[in-house]
Amino acid sequence: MSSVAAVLWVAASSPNPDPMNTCGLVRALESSRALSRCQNQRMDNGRRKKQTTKTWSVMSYRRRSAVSSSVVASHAGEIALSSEEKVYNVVLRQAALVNKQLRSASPDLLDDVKKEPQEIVLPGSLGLLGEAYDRCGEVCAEYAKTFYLGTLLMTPERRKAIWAIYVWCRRTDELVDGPNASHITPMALDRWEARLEDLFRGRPFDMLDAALADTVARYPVDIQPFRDMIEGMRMDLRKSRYKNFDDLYLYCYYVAGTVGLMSVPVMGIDPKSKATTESVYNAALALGLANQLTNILRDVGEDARRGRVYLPQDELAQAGLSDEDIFAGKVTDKWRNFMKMQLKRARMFFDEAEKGVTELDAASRWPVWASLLLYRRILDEIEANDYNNFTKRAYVGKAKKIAALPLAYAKSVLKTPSSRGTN
Ligand SMILES: CC(C)=CCC/C(C)=C/CC/C(C)=C/CC/C(C)=C/COP(=O)(O)OP(=O)(O)O
Repeated sequence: MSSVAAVLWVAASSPNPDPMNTCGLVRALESSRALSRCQNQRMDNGRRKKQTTKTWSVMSYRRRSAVSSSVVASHAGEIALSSEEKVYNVVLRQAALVNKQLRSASPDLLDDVKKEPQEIVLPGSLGLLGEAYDRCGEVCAEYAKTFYLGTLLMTPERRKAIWAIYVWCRRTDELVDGPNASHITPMALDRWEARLEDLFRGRPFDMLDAALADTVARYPVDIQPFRDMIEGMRMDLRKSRYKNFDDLYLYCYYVAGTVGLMSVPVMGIDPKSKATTESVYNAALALGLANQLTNILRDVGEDARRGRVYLPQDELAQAGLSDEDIFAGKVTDKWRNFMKMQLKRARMFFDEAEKGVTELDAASRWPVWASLLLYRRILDEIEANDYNNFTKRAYVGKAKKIAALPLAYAKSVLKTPSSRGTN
């Protein structure tokens, strides 16, 4: 998914102003959590309640400030939500769906199917559903080898479901990035969305859709992240500049954060986890955002050659840079300093994601750790290239990739929910 992007809150009153407002990134996570606290109080899941108290004893003052700073009143007097708050509402929707299922499932079901399969009208015979899943596996093996190998560690049910989600995301991305991308219109995306709505109602259009229809009937997967990914494709069609980080945050959520939200219902949360459901979903969101930001930082030159600049315009201006500097592609000290701040922010999202990997079902932890460590390394490679992301593509070599696997395995075994208490 090539076009498929808030962690340390710096209080407004900070005596050391951050040149980049140390990260709308930071503000985003904090404000999200403040929002979640209000909503948590209305929910009754025991696991979540326990966690909430603990988390909130640490930074409630900052969280309160974060919320008030990210809610903006429009001219009409309406309250305009920041991107992170809009996105957090989706996190809460998804977490609520999972909690609803958890309450209705018996403990021995927790590790398996969580939703009564609805009746699905197949565009072929029932036997074809198995073939459809196999085809999803083949597509996954062909286009995302490492990821595919990771899915082999999961239970057969979960892995099939992950393949079906992957294939839908890939097909969605191909609409704007594939061979027919130049012919794609907003209307075609509307039709794709209508198909999505149909498959969630148990009326798939083709067999690959049928595999996903079966998956979303079995697992507590919310439709909103899927709709939002299509919205990300619409955004890519109409926009090639992002005025600030809030703007970019929304784009990164649409095209990558959504993938995190779609995946966790299938990957599962460790039954021993004491973390709140939404904190795990928040971490999954953070991993999608971190991956997308990394993607953007790696591909600055390539995107510029397509006339695209994903970097926040206001941050470029603050660093004394402009689109022209990016098109010229010269690594200057201004550029290095700018990049240092961007890398710092992407790493903060990875840090946030790491807290959640520990809470995942045991079989899902290793592949997620592996992909997290490998993608995070791309940031180190950008540094190793002396920030030349104009003409050099930062990439993690085979040896380093292989070396990351045992490290990922060690993390997945040693960092377990019971080994770390609450997060
Ligand atoms: C952390 C927790 C709790 C769960 C994990 C939840 C997951 C699986 C999150 C990952 C989300 C994800 C994979 C987003 C896609 C992001 C992205 C930028 C993909 C880039 O794909 P390609 O463009 O194919 O990559 P390359 O260009 O590097 O080949």
